[in-house]
Order: sequence, then C-alpha cells, then structure tokens
Amino acid sequence: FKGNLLSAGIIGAAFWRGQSRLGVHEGPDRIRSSGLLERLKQQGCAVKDYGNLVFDDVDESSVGLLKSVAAVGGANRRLSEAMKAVKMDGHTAVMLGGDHSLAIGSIHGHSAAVGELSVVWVDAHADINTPLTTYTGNFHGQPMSFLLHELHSKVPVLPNFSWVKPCLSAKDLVYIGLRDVDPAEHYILKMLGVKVFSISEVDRLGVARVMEETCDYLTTRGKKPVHLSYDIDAIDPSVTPATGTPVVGGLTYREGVYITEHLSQTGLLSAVDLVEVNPQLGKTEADVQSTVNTAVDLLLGCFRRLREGNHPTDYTLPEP
Ligand SMILES: O=C(O)[C@H]1NCCC[C@H]1CCC[B-](O)(O)O
Ligand SMILES: [Mn+2]
Ligand SMILES: [Mn+2]
Ligand SMILES: [Mn+2]
Repeated sequence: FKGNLLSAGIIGAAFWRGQSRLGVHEGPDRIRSSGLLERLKQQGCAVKDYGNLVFDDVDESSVGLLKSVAAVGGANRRLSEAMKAVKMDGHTAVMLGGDHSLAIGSIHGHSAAVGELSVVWVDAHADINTPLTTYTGNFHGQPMSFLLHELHSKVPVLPNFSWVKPCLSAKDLVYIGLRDVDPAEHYILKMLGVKVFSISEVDRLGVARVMEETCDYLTTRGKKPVHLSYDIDAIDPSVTPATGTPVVGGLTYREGVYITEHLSQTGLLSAVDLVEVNPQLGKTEADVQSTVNTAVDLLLGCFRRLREGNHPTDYTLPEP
C-alpha cells in the first residue's frame, strides 16, 4: 500500500449488450473527454489508464427470452481478468461503462484480487433479477444474481457463464437509492435480508445518516475492501437524463456526491463502477453534458475531492 497516495486504474468497458438502447458503449470515451483523468491528477491522484477493453464477437445463442447471453458472459470474463490485473497493480480500480451487466465481471475480478469484499450499490434499481425472474431478458437487470452465494442455486447454467463463481454474501451488500424494484426482486431482497436504503429512507434519514449506517453496517463484521457500483440513474433524471432507464424522484446531485465523499474518507474504497451513461439519450447536448459532468464529479469524490476545496499535499506559497 503506497501510504496515503491515491492511485486510480481506469478501465473502459464500452459494452451495451446487457440492455437494448444503443449508445451506452460511448460512455467511457465521453467521460474521458470531459477531463476525468486530468481532474484526478489535478487533485493529487496518480492515474493509469488501461484503455478500453476489446470484446470478441461471439456466436449468439438465444436462451429463452435472455438477450445476448454469450456476449454478456464473454465480455464479463474479459472484464474480470482486467479488474484483477488493475487491483494486483495496487490501484483503486475505476470501471467506466457501458451497461450495468458489467458489474458481474467488475466485482468478480475485484474479489479475485482481494478476496472477501463488501458492495455498495447506488442505483434506482436492484439489478437482482435471476435469469428465470427477468421479464425483459436484459442482463443489466440481473448482475447481482450471479454474484451472491445465496442465489447460486437459483441461477441456471448459461453459455459463457461457467467461469462466474459467486463471490459476495448478502450480508455484505448495501443498496442506496432504490425506487423501481420488480416484485421478484423485492421478494429476493426480503428473503435474503439485504440492507436497503431506498429513496424513502434517504428522505427519512437524510444522506449523512444513511452513509453512517451503511458504514457501520458494513464494518460490523470487520473492515473489508469496498466495491462501489454506481448506476448514474440513481441520480434524478433532471440532473442525469442521458441514461437508459431513468426514474423520477432520484438522488440530488449533492446527495450523489456526498455518498462518494463519505466512502472515500473511510479509506476502504477499493473499486468503483460508473455505468449507464448513454450520450445518445440526451435530448440536448446540455443534457448529455450535465449527465457526463455529474459522472465525473461522482468519480472525483471517490478520490478525496472535497467541495470545500483541495490543495496538493506538497503545495507551498510563493515567496516574494
Ligand atoms: O430487469 C429489468 O430489465 C428491469 N427491472 C426493473 C428495473 C428496470 C430494469 C433493470 C434496470 C437495470 B439498471 O439498473 O442497470 O438500469
Ligand atoms: Mn443498474
Ligand atoms: Mn438503474
Ligand atoms: Mn440501465
């Protein structure tokens, strides 16, 4: 561990086949071109860009209503290998999506490097349908079912998915921002006793208390590395409209950034996904820019940016 020097390892995952709205694969390069790496360096963070993953074309096999099964499995296998490598290099990993099916590879690869971890999932949605409960067949609504030990017996064998081993326990998962959850997902969350701070809890407790309770809950059984999986649609669509499944009544910009600031100061943040930014879905260029700027600010908050201001640790005042 390099003292308290923060170091970000960036992986672009320009992948869209976990859902059906074209454009989300443009997310990584759009976030980069908005200055993410430069801004990270300006705030004293070391940065290594691992570029965008190259995903092989696969012969698709339809499995019931499931869409792009082999492509999703293959892309996530590639991402898992890349995430493990970035973590083994000692960085805090940053996975730029792409759709949320990519959390399968991101969390799997993170766990391959660090072992047991905890997950904070910030999203309007639980993304915990199994391949048998999904009604859309879109894998961005299913990633959590492949990761949880407790759901392993409910997930069928699928082409290109045999490499996935469950790596997360339900007690090490916290959701923040839920406001559009399917009945099957709600049943699963209750059955497994997963800790959920829906938007109602954010309203009731306030985001500061939600974050205190999240961190207390996750550190009760020992401090594990934290994987933050941030779906941009957790934020209110008035701020981040350029996304595939917007839902009214989301987190404010301030609440969204507070979440990342709080997790950053725990010192436990080990990997972050920033997914579902779809530049093609903004009505105006301003809509797209607002969405992308928010994504960048959320990520800067993960690397100790404070809204009060920052200065480089080695800063000295100029002498006359
Ligand atoms: O399973 C699904 O397809 C649906 N289930 C209910 C919420 C909307 C959608 C999944 C959205 C995936 B997300 O969070 O990555 O946008
Ligand atoms: Mn999601
Ligand atoms: Mn979502
Ligand atoms: Mn989505």
